[in-house]
Amino acid sequence: MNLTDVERLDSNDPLAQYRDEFDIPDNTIYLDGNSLGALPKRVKQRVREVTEQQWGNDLISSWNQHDWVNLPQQVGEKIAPIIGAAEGQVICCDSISVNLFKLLSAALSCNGTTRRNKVISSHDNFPTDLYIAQGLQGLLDEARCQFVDVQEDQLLDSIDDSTAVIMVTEVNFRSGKRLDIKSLTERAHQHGALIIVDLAHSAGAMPVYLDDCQVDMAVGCTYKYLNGGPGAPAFVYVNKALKGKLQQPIAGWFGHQNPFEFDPQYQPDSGIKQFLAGTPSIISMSAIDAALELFDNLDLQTVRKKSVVLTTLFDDLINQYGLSDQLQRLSPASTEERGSQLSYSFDFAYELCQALIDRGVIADYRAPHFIRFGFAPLYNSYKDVWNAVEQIRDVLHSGVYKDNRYAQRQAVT
Ligand SMILES: Cc1ncc(COP(=O)(O)O)c(C=O)c1O
Ligand SMILES: Nc1c(O)cccc1C(=O)C[C@H](N)C(=O)O
Repeated sequence: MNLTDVERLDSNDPLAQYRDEFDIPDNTIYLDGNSLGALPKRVKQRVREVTEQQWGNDLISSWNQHDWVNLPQQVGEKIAPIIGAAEGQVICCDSISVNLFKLLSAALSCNGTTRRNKVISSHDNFPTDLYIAQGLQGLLDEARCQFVDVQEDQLLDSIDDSTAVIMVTEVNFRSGKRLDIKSLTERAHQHGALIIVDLAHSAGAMPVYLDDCQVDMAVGCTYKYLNGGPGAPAFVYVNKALKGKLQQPIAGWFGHQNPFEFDPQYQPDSGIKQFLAGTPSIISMSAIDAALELFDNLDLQTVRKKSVVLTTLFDDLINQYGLSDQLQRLSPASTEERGSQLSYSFDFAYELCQALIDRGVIADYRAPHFIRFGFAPLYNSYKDVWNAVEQIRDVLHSGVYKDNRYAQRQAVT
């Protein structure tokens, strides 16, 4: 593969025009969209309009005039096709952590018994998912919630008739390994268990088929591949087959059947709105609403195809330049089995990451010794991949990453 081949890939890229939709600083190769997506230009415009026009000018009347009150559902309906969900099953709210608490708790109340009390997840799931399960186990007694964490490759076999809920993340945040959600769901259902899927690293990067796979519940964030901005609200999916069967524990007024009747008695909404709790963050939710316009008429198969070629090109170049002795791939070799990221093990992963950031290549480090590269098909070009690998080669060959200035660890990476 040479530069001409790479330039040919870019000139034949059906998604090439999307890059112009984003503000990406000059001289920056941004390979961290799996942590925080880049800023869509239209989001700036929308946030300006919502703050200056709606909030600034129309003040409180905006709840009706600009339909702020229905924004969580409106955004939920925009997310729905991206994750393979029909209408009425998705709502935008809170964070993944809070939404997992709601869903896991509701799932246990609905499906748990003293004989069926296990919540299964994998040991290297994203920590917040594990903490929520541990927290619930502490809140309920062990007879009602016994949290079990297993190795990722043991997930399928660990499901049995004592499983109340299996809670998995489709694409592992550290390794980029992608799980087979269909098989896990089938197995869960064969044993009478429910499944909750975390789509943090899937939504917007690849097609997701929640309805087709008959997944019971899902959560996901909007600040990665959906480009909603830092701390943008997350989403909840509940399969319509569970309609009316779940009761989420945070019985807040926005989840009430009729919040503006100010009824002292809580009556949950009969639909997905029940999963709301308090007042939605309108500015942030408007930002994601605008960012989602980029997904109108976007074929996620095309997005996935490009993602696969981006990751394959990157890894091929690492091999072609003989860098794989130093950077040992943690992500699966098979493109089918990985998400839109590549992770490599390297003793000096932190230092390498800092040296690359100094050269405008933004990746991230994950403890204890991994460097992660995220590929966002809407704004990453094949030339980005080429240039990033050139920089990696230079930094590794020169040994500059061993410089003391790259060893200063920061709190957030
Ligand atoms: C798989 C996964 N789940 C959950 C989270 C955290 O979600 P939140 O901060 O919205 O609670 C992240 C990343 O922040 C993640 O990668
Ligand atoms: N959510 C984050 C944050 O608030 C600060 C810094 C990073 C994040 C992340 O999203 C981390 C990310 N989920 C990961 O995959 O590591």
